[in-house]
Amino acid sequence: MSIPLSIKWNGQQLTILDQQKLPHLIEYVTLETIEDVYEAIFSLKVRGAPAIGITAAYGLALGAQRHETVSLGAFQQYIKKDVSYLNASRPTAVNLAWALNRLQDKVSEATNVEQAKQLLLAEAIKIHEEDEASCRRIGEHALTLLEGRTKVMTICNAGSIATAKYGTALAPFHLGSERGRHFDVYACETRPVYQGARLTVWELQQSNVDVTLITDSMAAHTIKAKGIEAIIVGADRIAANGDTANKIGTFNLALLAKAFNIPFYVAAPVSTFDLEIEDGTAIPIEERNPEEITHMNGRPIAPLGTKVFNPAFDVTPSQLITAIITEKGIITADYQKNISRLLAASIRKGEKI
Ligand SMILES: CSC[C@@H](O)[C@@H](O)C(=O)COP(=O)(O)O
Repeated sequence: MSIPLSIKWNGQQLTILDQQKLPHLIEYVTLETIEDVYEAIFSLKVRGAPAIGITAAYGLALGAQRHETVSLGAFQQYIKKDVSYLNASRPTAVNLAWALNRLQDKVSEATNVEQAKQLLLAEAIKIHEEDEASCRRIGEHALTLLEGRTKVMTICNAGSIATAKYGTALAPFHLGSERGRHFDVYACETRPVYQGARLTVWELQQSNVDVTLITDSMAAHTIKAKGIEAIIVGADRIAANGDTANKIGTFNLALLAKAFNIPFYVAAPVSTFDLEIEDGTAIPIEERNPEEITHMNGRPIAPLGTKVFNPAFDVTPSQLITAIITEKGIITADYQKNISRLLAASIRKGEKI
C-alpha cells in the first residue's frame, strides 16, 4: 500500500494515470503530443487543479519540441498559440494558466530556440517537483490544525492524484497514516462525476486511511450522527478576498459547517490564488455535459430532453472559511489583507507566484 501518483515524467515520456478508469482499472497512458494533453485534461483523465497545471506545463514543453524554426520570434508566437489552446481545456482551475504563464515567461529568457525548448522542459519539471513539496507542507500545516480531531469530512478528490503527490485536502491523512495517526474520513460521493466515490475512497484505501463513503445528500445527517469534527476541501481558484471555487457541493458543506459550528478548511497551494479577481463573482464556472446528470453508465435516468443545469464548481464566500491552508502558512480572516501579505512576502523572497 502506498500513496498513488498520477503524473510521471521519466526524462523522455509523460505518462498519466487515467482517472476516468479508476477504481476498476489502474492504467497509465502516455501523452505524446500537446493534443493528447488537451484531450486528457478536457476529458478528466487527469483532473484536480495542481495536476492540470503540471500536465499542461509538460504538454507545452512537449509541443514546443516539434516547432521547427530557428527564429526566436516565430517560436514565441507558436508558444503563445499553444498556451491559449491549452488554457481553453478547462476554465475554472487557475493553476492551468499559472503554470502556462510560468513557462511562457521562461521563453523570454532564452537567446535561441534550442535553449527556449530546454528552459520550457526544465520549468515543467520544476513545477512538478515544487508541487510535491508544497503539498507536503500543506499536509504538515493541516495536521496541526486537525490536532485532536479524527472525524473529518471531505468532497471531491483533492488528493495525491489531483497533485504531484500527497494532495492538498487529503495530505494530512496520507501524512497521518505514515505516522500512525488515525483519521476517520467521510468522503462525499461528489455527484455527478463521483470523484469522491471513485477516486478519494480508492486513494485513501491505497494509503491505509480509514474512509467511509456517503452520498452528498447525507452530509448534514452524517455530521450530526457521526460527530464530524471538521471539513477540509481543496480549491480550484481563490479570489483576492478569499472567496473559493471548488467542486460543486463545497458551498453546501461550508454552510453546514457553520450550522454545526465546526471548522471549514480550504487547503491549496499559492498557485491557486488569483489576485486579479477581486471576489468570487468573477470566477469562471465550468458547465459540463448535461448527460453527466441525465444519464448513468450511458443509460438515461431522466426523461429525454430534460432541461439541465450542470455547473462543475461553486464558490464558497470567504466568511464561511475558517482558514486557508497553504504551503506558506495558514491564512485566516481578514483574508483580503492576509492573502496579499502572504503572497507579497513570497514575491519579495523571489519566489514564483
Ligand atoms: C487538489 S485538487 C483541488 C480541486 O481541483 C478539487 O477539489 C476539485 O474540485 C477538482 O475538480 P475536477 O473537476 O475533478 O478537476
